[in-house]
Amino acid sequence: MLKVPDHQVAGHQARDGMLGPLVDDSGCFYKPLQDDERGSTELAFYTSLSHDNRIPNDIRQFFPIFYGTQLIEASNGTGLQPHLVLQNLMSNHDKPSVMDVKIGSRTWYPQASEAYIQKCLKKDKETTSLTLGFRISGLQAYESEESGFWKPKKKQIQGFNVEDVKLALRKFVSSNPISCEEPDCSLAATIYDGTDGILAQLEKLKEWFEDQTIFHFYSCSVLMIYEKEAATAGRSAAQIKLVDFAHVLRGEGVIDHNFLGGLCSLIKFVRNILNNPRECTAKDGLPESEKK
Ligand SMILES: O=P(O)(O)O[C@@H]1[C@@H](OP(=O)(O)O)[C@H](OP(=O)(O)O)[C@H](O)[C@H](OP(=O)(O)O)[C@H]1OP(=O)(O)O
Ligand SMILES: Nc1ncnc2c1ncn2[C@@H]1O[C@H](COP(=O)(O)OP(=O)(O)O)[C@@H](O)[C@H]1O
Repeated sequence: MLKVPDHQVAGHQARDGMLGPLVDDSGCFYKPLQDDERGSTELAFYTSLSHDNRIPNDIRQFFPIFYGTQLIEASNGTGLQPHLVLQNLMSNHDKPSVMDVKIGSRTWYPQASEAYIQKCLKKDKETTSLTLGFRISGLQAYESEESGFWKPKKKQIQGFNVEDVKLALRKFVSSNPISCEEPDCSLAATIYDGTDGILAQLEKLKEWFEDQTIFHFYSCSVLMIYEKEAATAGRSAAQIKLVDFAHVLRGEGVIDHNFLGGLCSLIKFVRNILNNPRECTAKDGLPESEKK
């Protein structure tokens, strides 16, 4: 039985008759193959990833498992359509906290059409992509049974400035993300730190990007995922995964500076939280009336 995913935080969504991903009960995530270059690019990427023995196993684990393609009933009622069959990264989660961070100061590439470049450039300038080398595309952070998730609206996230991004990265690992103006970062050590923590995983990915010249990942996201209950009990099991390969190009022997730069910047922000878990953001210093 196919259904709309419960914990999708960004991207095209299968709501209101729109085309978007679906999930089943057996742990698969069905992403519609977009019927333009984006679909063929993403399929080509997953296919070459499966066959390319230059990609080390400890890097492969950062990508969802790819099970091929399948014709399934599309969410927008257009009948059987080809979908990528991917590992559902949320299938072993109950109340996952998830953040989608789109990496790179530049989400466009020179070969794209002028109209597409202008559209991307506008978004890159209006968000933190250009200034920080990454932007938050979507997020949810679980607070409690009573209050549920902190899940800001897409419009609000699109308006995040540098301080908002800092605050969101802190709230993401706080016990009280909904209500707090001053996040306690109580889960920062468990989620971000440690040998299996998010920082260590980002560092491992960075090491690969310092060398790999196989692919250039434009507009690709790092997903950060953890389960609060496990984290509160001291079992981190935080994961990072890469998603969205609709704009991956061949690297042609050149380092992906755009992705690498964004990754370094994200690492710096995460490390800064670990070094200063109680640091106030600029907003915290403002009177209540000026915080909005
Ligand atoms: O169509 P839009 O304007 O909603 O843009 C999509 C993005 O939405 P947003 O930047 O949040 O507005 C959307 O971004 P998110 O995944 O929501 O961060 C994707 O980048 C999507 O790209 P593609 O399907 O990978 O090509 C983007 O689609 P394209 O720009 O490729 O059409
Ligand atoms: N394999 C997956 N398993 C579970 N959720 C996923 C998976 N891939 C993507 N998602 C969810 O869908 C969102 C959008 O994915 P993405 O591939 O970027 O789609 P789009 O191309 O529409 O932007 C992600 O932010 C995440 O919440």
